[in-house]
Amino acid sequence: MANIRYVKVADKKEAAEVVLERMREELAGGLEVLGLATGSTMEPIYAAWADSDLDFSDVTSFNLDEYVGLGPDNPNSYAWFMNHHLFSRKPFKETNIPDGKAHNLEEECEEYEARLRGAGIDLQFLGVGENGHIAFNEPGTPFTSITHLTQLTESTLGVNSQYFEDRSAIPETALTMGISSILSAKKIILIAFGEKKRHALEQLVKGEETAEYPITALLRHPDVTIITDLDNLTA
Ligand SMILES: N[C@@H]1[C@@H](O)[C@H](O)[C@@H](COP(=O)(O)O)O[C@@H]1O
Repeated sequence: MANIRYVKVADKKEAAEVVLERMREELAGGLEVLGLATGSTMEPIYAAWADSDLDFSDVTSFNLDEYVGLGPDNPNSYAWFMNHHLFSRKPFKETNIPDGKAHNLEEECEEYEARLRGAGIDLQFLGVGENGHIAFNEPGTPFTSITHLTQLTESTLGVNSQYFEDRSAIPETALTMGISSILSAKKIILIAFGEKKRHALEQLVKGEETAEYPITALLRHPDVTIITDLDNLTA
């Protein structure tokens, strides 16, 4: 898999250092459009950026996804997450997150896709779900999918509900970039920590594309870096 480079790190701290250096190079190389992810995986990464001298004031960002019905004032929204962990501490030229409170969600998806395609993402960050989802592209999502409204699976609702007051408070639908939207980025960095992510990463190592594991769509992309603390990943 010549297109995929694995970078093994000791821990989250080393991952944050590796990513910080990579961002420094990308910015020096003229990066203009950055694709951003949410989730606990990204917290140490954004903390390191926020504490650094990196300058994002000429950068436009696009986030992967948002829960339907949650706005930036809700601490469980991804808009709140981004403001809290990064945007309030590092000014960007422009930030984009799908609007989970849009009146017309289909129109919002179409407009979001048009905006991100028009801008062209230079580098996209990704996490991965335990079931192999990327953004909120759940198992079975076609690799040709663009930004769309999606129904979250029981597995994702179970894992992500830990951040909500109770299981009934988590929205069951979300807006997400599609797999094709993600693959349109020139470069991709996926970060995964901990044994819970081993099964998902091993699907990638197997080298076979299957819609059952959306992460395997990355096999189609020419420039992917995986940063992980997992070793001995077996096919
Ligand atoms: N929609 C997000 C994904 O984009 C993210 O990759 C995943 C992993 O989250 P964590 O980093 O907390 O493990 O969580 C959510 O489902």
